Amino acid sequence: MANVLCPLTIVTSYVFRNEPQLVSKFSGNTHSHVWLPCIRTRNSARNHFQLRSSNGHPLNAVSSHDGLPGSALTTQDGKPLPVEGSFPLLDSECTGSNLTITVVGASGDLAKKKIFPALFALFYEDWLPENFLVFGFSRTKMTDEELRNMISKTLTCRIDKRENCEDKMDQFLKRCFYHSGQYNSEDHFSELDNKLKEKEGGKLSNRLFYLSIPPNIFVDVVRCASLKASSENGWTRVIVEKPFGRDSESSSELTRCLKQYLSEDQIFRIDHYLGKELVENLSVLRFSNLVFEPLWSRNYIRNVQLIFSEDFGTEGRGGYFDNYGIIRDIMQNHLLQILALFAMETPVSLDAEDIRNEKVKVLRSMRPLELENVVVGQYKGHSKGSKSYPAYTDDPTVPNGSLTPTFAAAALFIDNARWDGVPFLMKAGKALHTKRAEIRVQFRHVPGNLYKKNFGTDLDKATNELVLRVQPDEAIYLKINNKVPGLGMRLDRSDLNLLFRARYQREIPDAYERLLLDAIEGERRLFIRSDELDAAWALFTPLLKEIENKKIAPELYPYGSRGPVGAHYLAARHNVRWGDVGSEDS
Ligand SMILES: NC(=O)C1=CN([C@@H]2O[C@H](COP(=O)(O)OP(=O)(O)OC[C@H]3O[C@@H](n4cnc5c(N)ncnc54)[C@H](OP(=O)(O)O)[C@@H]3O)[C@@H](O)[C@H]2O)C=CC1
Ligand SMILES: O=C1O[C@H](COP(=O)(O)O)[C@@H](O)[C@H](O)[C@H]1O
Repeated sequence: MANVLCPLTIVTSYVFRNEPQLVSKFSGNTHSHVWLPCIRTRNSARNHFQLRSSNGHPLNAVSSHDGLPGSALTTQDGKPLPVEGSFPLLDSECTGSNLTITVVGASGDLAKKKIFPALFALFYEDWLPENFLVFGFSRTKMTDEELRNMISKTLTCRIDKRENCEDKMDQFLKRCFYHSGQYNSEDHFSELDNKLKEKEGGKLSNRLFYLSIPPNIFVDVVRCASLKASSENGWTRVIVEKPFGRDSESSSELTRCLKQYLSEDQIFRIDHYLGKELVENLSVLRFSNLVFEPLWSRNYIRNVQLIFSEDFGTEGRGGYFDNYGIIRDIMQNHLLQILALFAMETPVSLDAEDIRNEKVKVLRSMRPLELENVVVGQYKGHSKGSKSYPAYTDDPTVPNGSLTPTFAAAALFIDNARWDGVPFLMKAGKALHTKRAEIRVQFRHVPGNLYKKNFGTDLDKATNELVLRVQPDEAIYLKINNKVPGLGMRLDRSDLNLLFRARYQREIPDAYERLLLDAIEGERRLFIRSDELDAAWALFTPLLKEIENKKIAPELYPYGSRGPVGAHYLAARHNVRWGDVGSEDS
């Protein structure tokens, strides 16, 4: 890929790959120019300059005032926060280039629900470069106008920034175009390429393809796009949606096929849970607060729980889901990624490779899952009053008698010095009583606790528990024992509670916004590297094969319930009580 040079006089620490710039350099009393990579701070596009939210460096303490509309980060007293090592950028000098984002599978559910709205949100917040275009590509016949009409139905403006919403939508939609084609037709991708070139007007053009399509056509699309629609003078990147295979073999094969056309650097394997605010915050909490990191080991932590539940079934997605099941859909990726972030050693830096190196070490220190440490379930039909809820197998796209788990609970272990013997429990299910994702950390008992007698017999209930509620209603809270005010000595459990909506008066961006922006910036930290993926599959593949070969029957649970009781027995065998069960689900 050729580099295009653009002049610039001020340097920051963030680099757009492959785009050198002319930089004025003073050395003694001489003034020369050197070409350096084209650089921008994350917010430099048009929204002043601001800290990158994703990579975090160089990050000083941030005031909650950063939520002020359109403002740069500020200190508590409202003054602009200095950004170490970065300087404002003369952006217009740098952005002669185009960015085109092609959403492949534009007619689909994910594109409509998440990707177009996330792109609009980035545009709305001025995060996208000046010259960006969005193309939809899929087989469905549509005009540009019809695409605009379709996506306009799912665009929303930030509640806290409603002004000019309609104008912004119009401006965004004018940049959206459509091309209909077959996913395996090089000719159709050549046609797309011609349309892209026409819009790009001969300028430096970076191209991002988002594969929002079923996995069986990933490779066709990558082949056609890379051969016929790669950028000729900028970068070409491809975001690949999960699932990345069904097991170790199919995942390796997928990687091998993708790498025939793309380098690892061009592949962005998305796990949208890594883009969620609270998951991002996990490392901040741990590595920038003295009070947590010393406790982060087997010495103080009894168990860790990673819990995902949805209060709806597979409605509409049964065809996809039946081929994968909840273990592949949620555990092998979303929950395992959170676990790796949670358990990793302190990385050398916040750079993508340093973090991903540490995550891989965790995954490679883990024991492959064993059937005896797993419970699987499937939801059955259920009636409540006049309302009835379908069984998983009532879905017309699910084969009769399917044994695919819609629920699973598992105990995992990391055989390293830090986590030896600590059970990491995972629980994921569809059609449960609530929608929730959280990380729960249960601490050990206080040795020789003076207040033992005040707790009654259940000492477990009196241990500290740290909860990171990923969704809904993001929060971090720590359960502590506290004296009930009064003359007696009665203790209760209270929460030290950081409820995000109370503390920060701003809407939390959707995970897809953060991840799209990172892919545009070439920031790979929140994307899955191929060795991480291999290590993740190595843990789950033997179990998945055993479940399928032995045709293990899932334990049935009613739609809308708390899932199979087997999950409690599993936890009890590891001396664990699920933190989300019991007093008000706290
Ligand atoms: N939906 C979601 O919530 C999530 C989805 N994902 C992943 O994102 C990707 C896209 O998901 P989603 O939008 O739900 O998928 P869809 O089933 O809606 O498919 C997207 C588009 O791909 C085309 N398509 C569908 N089936 C086929 C097929 N058999 N052969 C060729 N083309 C087909 C259709 O477009 P056309 O017919 O116009 O060509 C369809 O509009 C998948 O990999 C999915 O696993 C990941 C997380 C969440
Ligand atoms: O990847 C997936 O995630 C969604 C849940 O995502 P969330 O951001 O809404 O929590 C899940 O419904 C889907 O089955 C799965 O493929």
